[in-house]
Amino acid sequence: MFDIPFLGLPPLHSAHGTVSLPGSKSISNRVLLLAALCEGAYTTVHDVLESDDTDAMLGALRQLGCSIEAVDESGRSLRIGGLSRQHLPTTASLHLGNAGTAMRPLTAALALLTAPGCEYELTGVARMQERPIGDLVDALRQLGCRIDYVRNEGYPPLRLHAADAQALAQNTHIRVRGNVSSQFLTALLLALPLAAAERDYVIEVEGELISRPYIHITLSLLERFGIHVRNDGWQRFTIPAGSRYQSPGEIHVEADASSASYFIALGGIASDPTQGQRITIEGVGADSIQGDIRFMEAAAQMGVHIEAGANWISATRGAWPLKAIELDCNHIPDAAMTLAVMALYAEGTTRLSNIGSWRVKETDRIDAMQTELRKLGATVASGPDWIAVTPPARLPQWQTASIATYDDHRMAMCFSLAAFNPARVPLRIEEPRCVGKTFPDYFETLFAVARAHPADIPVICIDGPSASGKGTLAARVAERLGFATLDSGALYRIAGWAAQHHGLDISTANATALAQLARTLPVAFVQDRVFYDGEDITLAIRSSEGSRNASLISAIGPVREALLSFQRDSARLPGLVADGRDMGTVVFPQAVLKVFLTASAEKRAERRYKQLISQGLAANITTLREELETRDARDASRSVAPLRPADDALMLDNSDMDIDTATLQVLSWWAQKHPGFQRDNASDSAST
Ligand SMILES: O=C(O)C1=C[C@@H](OP(=O)(O)O)[C@@H](O)[C@H](O)C1
Ligand SMILES: C=C(OP(=O)(O)O)C(=O)O
Repeated sequence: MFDIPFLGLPPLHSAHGTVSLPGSKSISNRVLLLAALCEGAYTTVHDVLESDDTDAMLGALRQLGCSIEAVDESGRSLRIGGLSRQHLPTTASLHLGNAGTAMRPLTAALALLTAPGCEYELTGVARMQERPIGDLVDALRQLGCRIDYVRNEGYPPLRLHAADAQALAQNTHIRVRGNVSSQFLTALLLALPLAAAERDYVIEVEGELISRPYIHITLSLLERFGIHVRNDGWQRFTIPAGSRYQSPGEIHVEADASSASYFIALGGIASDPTQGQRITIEGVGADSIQGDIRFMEAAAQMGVHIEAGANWISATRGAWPLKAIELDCNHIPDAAMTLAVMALYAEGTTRLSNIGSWRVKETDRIDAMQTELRKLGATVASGPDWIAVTPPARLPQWQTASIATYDDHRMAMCFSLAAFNPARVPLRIEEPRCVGKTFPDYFETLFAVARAHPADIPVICIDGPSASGKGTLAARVAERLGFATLDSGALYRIAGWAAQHHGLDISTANATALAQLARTLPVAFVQDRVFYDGEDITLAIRSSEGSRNASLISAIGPVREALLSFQRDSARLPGLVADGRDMGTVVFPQAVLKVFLTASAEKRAERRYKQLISQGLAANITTLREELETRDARDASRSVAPLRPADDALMLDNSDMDIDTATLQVLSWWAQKHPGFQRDNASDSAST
């Protein structure tokens, strides 16, 4: 997950490959709760989503005394023990983040489960406290449930007390409004089987029922747990007397159909079938119980070529540009946001209607979408429950933009699709961590299938002498930008170690054999460890001998040539920070930012000394300083790729600078290379 202030997206040009998507949020949270409501039984849930929303549900269930165990190391199969009514805690304060699928169903279930003398408080993030829940509370009060608003009437936080048992036995017919959120009806349907042992309960929907396919998910899953609800025209639902939760034993969660929408759109925008390209999505398909699967129809209407099997979908470009559409999106409220961004690639105006619920979700999505699409140069109009999007008329009208995400995962995910814009302007997605709500590895998944022209992948080079701190600085800068790192020095150390390992003398006489060895290094980088043919050589290559061998082998031209393509291939989305001695001069001469990092020999010897000691290796500071000076002289005077700053490198002497200051300096130089964004990195960096 990219937990950074912003993520830069360079222009992307194509996408193809296969993605396997995480589990459905709507199914995961329903199934977790249903499993918890199966008193005295265990349910194993496979492929459960791991995200902020499911963490909210799991955290609450644990607080209520539910036993939850990972079945294997993947962590995606959980064994849930049903809650025991007798052993619920007397009090609990449940923090449910911004998960509607936790807040609403748990409110209803606990309103019925709270025993006399017990009290539970349910709350969430600031935005959750602005998301309405009054219609659900009103419906539960009709049953005799006792619920207080802690702060504002109609909104969480809520305080729940034991229901009036007599009223609950008598008031078996209730009404709920369906036009603000279908989650209120879902919550009642999931909770009422707890009361329906002896009598029918009837829920009547008042007015329009929005987001109806989500009720279909609820009813399908209730069936799996032994509850057969009678559905009369989606207006009246009867939970029959004698209903009792029964665990199915095991249950699988499908991949998330709303998450699939980004990759269906991606195929339609960026996979060229004439080049044999397509995006294939695994884990969800035509047989899905999720309503958002019908996004396929909307995307096809816009011209995306889609094929689907029971459990897979594939998408490629069909019509291009896409076709503008007018669509009532009430049935696909979440995936409809993806259509609004696809509209940027359509000819004409796309109008999405009947999406009033957007205004009470993670943010006011109609306003947010309008503001951010306009930043890119689109013409956008909107009303209480609709939005109309017309793309920039001509290439020069596309604007580079820093997209605010309003702590809304879907804003971050759907706007990433704008990086394929024909004007090839880069974008920035602010606070990309918000995708954690339902798809923590969204950007990693996108980058695994999206391609940029190599010249568009941003590279920052940090060159400098031994022990100048370039590795640490590169790692810090990379962490802040979400970039990959290339420690080119390590490659020479590995090659030097390999030469010794294979009994090859490190001299020009062996240049051909050494280059051949360097070309086929069986090396693997696993977190911060280095493995050679399965052997952990992390410490060995960092020893003084390792440094000496690295310096010797790096002076051999054919070895440098052999390692060149390995280094260039390390450039990957969303960018790379490469440190070494010739990153800016030889390997990435086109890099956007080149930094030449120096520090006095004294300071460097001191740092190397501390590093070795902390790794438990023997060291002598005077010898280290002499070695560094000898190495500097050899590196600077060697005939191939001598150590020197690139002509366009910025000099940074960090002798008397701490790592935070050096990092901020590099980030601020980076920001200066990207004018046009409304926020700058330096202030972002300083603020966190
Ligand atoms: O029941 C569910 O799982 C959901 C219902 C929908 O909400 P509304 O019914 O509020 O539209 C949807 O937007 C949400 O992401 C998940
Ligand atoms: C509206 C959404 O979430 P929630 O389940 O919190 O309502 C969503 O995921 O788009």
